Amino acid sequence: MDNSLIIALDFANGSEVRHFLKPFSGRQLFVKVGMELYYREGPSIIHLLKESGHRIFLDLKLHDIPNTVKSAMKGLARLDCDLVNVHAAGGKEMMQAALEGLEAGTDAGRKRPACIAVTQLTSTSEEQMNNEQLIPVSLKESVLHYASLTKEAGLDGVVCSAWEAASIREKLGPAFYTVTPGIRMKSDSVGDQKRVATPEFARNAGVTSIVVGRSITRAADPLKSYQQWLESWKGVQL
Ligand SMILES: O=C(O)c1cc(=O)[nH]c(=O)n1[C@@H]1O[C@H](COP(=O)(O)O)[C@@H](O)[C@H]1O
Repeated sequence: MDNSLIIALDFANGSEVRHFLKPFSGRQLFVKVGMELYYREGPSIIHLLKESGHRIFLDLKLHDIPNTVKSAMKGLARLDCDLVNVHAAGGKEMMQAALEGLEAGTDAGRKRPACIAVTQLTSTSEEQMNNEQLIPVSLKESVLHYASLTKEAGLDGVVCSAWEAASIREKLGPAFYTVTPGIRMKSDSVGDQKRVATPEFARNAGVTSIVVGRSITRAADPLKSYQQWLESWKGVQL
């Protein structure tokens, strides 16, 4: 998990994924399968990626009543992914139920997938949070609150922006994962993200792993782009 660069495979279907992965043949990546791809392809896309030896973050951001989340996680555990997630806004009881489901669905002798919770989406600004969610505190306070709740529930870490990662690390310790999307090179377009940071900033903030989507998946040469991203993220020439 530590220092991973997770590629968000935000593609419409499996054949787009296969096309994207062709130049990466022989490399073992850490990839993220989100709603767009999973809702279209279902478990078969996970099997395909596992066959190639990739590590998988199944990003379905579960958020429902505890009983439903528990049952859903029990089913997802059978896919044997490395990492899954929920929304911390679902509450502590829901997060505990997610873990119970994961444990119940994991075969004896196997390690359950790590489970993290989304605090505030990186596409949310403080102004939106104050005015739309009616949360009258600073964005950092809200993220720290959700991170503490997540740790109390026994989960392994959070999804947050790189801007909050150092405070979370300081408060909850280095073993608690901070997985940060919204990462951009200075020249990249920000798109719908609000709390963006460069890979260098993320590294200096001590984040556990970064998630990078369009900057790599939409690049003219994705393999070259991935290598450049790895160098910036690791801070070394590879
Ligand atoms: O849980 C996530 O992965 C996630 C949480 C969050 O707060 N922000 C966020 O962007 N993501 C995901 O991270 C990826 C970011 O993609 P790019 O903006 O293209 O780099 C997308 O797949 C999002 O679904």
